[in-house]
Amino acid sequence: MESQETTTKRPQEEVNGNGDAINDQQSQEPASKRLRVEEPVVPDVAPQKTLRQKGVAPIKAEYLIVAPGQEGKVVIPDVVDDDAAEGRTAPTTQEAAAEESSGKGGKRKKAKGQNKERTFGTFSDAHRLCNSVAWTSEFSPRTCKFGDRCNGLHDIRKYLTEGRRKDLETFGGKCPLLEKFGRCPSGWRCLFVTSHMKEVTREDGRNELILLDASGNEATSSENGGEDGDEIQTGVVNIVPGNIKIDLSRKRVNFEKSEKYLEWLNKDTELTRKYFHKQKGDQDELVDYRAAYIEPPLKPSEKRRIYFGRETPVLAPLTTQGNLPFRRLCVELGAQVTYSEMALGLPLLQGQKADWALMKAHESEITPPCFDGPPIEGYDNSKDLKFSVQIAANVPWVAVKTTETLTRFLPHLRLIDINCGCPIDMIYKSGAGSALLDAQAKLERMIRGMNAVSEDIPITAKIRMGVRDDKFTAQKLVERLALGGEELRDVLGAPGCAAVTLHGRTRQQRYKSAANWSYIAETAALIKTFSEKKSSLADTIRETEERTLPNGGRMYFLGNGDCYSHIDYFDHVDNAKVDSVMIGRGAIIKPWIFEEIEKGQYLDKSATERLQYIEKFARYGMEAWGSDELGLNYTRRFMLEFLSFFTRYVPIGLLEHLPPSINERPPAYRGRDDLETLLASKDYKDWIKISEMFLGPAPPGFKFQPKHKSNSYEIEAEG
Ligand SMILES: Cc1cc2nc3c(=O)[nH]c(=O)nc-3n(C[C@H](O)[C@H](O)[C@H](O)COP(=O)(O)O)c2cc1C
Repeated sequence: MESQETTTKRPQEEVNGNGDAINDQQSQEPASKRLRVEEPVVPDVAPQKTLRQKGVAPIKAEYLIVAPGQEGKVVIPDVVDDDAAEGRTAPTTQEAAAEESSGKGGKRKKAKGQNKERTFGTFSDAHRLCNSVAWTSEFSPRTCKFGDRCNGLHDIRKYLTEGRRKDLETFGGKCPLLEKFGRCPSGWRCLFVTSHMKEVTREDGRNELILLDASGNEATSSENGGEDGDEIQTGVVNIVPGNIKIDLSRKRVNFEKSEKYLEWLNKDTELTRKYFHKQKGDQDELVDYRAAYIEPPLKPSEKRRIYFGRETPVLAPLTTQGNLPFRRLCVELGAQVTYSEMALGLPLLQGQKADWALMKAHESEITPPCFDGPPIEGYDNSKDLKFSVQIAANVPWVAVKTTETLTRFLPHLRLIDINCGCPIDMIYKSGAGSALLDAQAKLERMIRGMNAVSEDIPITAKIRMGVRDDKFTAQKLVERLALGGEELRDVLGAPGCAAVTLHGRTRQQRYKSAANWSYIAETAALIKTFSEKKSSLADTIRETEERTLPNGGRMYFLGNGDCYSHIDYFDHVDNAKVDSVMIGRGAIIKPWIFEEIEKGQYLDKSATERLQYIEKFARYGMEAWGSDELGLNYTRRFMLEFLSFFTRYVPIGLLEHLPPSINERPPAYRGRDDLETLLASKDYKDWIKISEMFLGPAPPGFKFQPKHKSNSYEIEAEG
């Protein structure tokens, strides 16, 4: 079944006329229905004779920038290192969130993880304003917890003149959060505070500075926000209260279910070892495992049914890039399923704020995904939601306990996905991520255990083709995930994996060559054969409990890798026969890929439209992280990470041939206007300029270095 071929056949190439022609192919029917058989659209423009060169984006001659003396040559640009981009590096959204919820501007955590040297400078106020006065009128501070020992400023006037930089002029000087929420959660620290404050004269003749709400009335301090940064996030769900994180950190949370299950699992693992992996010298009599087998103390509860189909394009889990504001933008543009950034199990169990912050979702992510199909027995679309979380764990106890904790404390989860693809050394060497591809029996135990404690939340896995380029192991693994290990399947039944996503690359391969869609297609075909195996097994399984199997026993299968247009998407659904496609880098480079899929057509977005997405990111970033110095510069930092991919987009109107490919790099080119040229810049200083259009001047000392610096194959990646 294994194949070394690199791709399924790409759809026929089109000669590209202009974007308008492409945009005009409107239809009333949803693309998911309309495009069952994809006919490439050939605009009626005479083809131009330019040969397509492998790896090079075919830019129309009139947009190429040709250096003197280089006429007729195509200069191939540097390789972009996506492996480095994918690396879990500090600082991440986790760090941002940790600082934010620590009352803003408190002690900064030491950089952890890879790429520690990537610093961004510091950007807190010159003088820290004490939380006791941060959201109150001048004369009504709250009691300061630290009393005389407090080293924060308590004098609002002094803070406004000396403690911080002056207000921003972007957004017309009006606070975007006030406009959105009717009040500003950042209080006096807001960098647009002059738009929601005034000085009033009290009856006793004293002048007091007060904060205002959107109607111009005095905002009460409870309206304004609180000391726990979490409280102030409007439109955000899955906020876990501080006291629970403290209980976790002090080991005061009981994991009754997990412990019962793990006790059984240890005994069962020992039993399995004895009877199935008998070592030389083992004296025990070989008794039938079946005879010795004891039922686990917990049976999985009935799972909420999920659905993946051609109308549900999926946004991949993306460390750093897949932050809440970005996911929100993608949902707005048509992403039907979203994943949190990968969170590590152990820090979640230790109550670490940074990892719990990754579990937050925007309210738009808890709406049901699209569902066009005929009714599916047991699937209730109105109870379904878009947001899923992804965890990494290296041993069953971490996976099981993490699942129990998430199930207990997070009210809005579509499913819990276990990362079995992360290739970064730190994760791999600990036995998590892609190391699980070579520890399949352990992974099966993890998934069974997770299922036992996850109540109605389905469990899924994201895998790669294998660890090494010369040994693809994914097909063996999907069989195990669908039916259970061969030796146990007739006793235990299926492990209950509700869906598998296969990234068509190996750990060793990283992003060096194209994703292997032939292998993905073969795997999809293989999975189809499992249902027959299942029904023949049904007679032999001790207790066939359909009830306990997710989706009535159906395991959904998603393909992943290099999807860059609706053409790729529908090609994979129709020809590789995957249920849906997960999109990673394609969504960061052009988040409107989801809109293209929905409409079933190319969308030649103008530079102005693309800039509007950046503006939205600025607004969503401030809503998530605040409009104060810290929040603004987190927004800037993640905007720059976003821009490091976004500027890789080559407008399709500039291309000689379609479909565009994510693996093609453009030679130097100019855009159709100055803004388009700016949005194609590879220079991070230009990205900072773009950020300044919305977030004002970057603070002195602000630094940014993209993770995927050209040619730096420091190769650290996560999926
Ligand atoms: C910046 C970046 C961060 C990623 N983070 C994760 C992650 O946290 N978890 C995961 O399973 N995969 C992660 N991946 C892998 C993607 O989910 C996806 O599998 C991979 O990029 C291939 O899809 P694509 O070709 O559409 O980008 C990451 C990839 C990138 C580029």
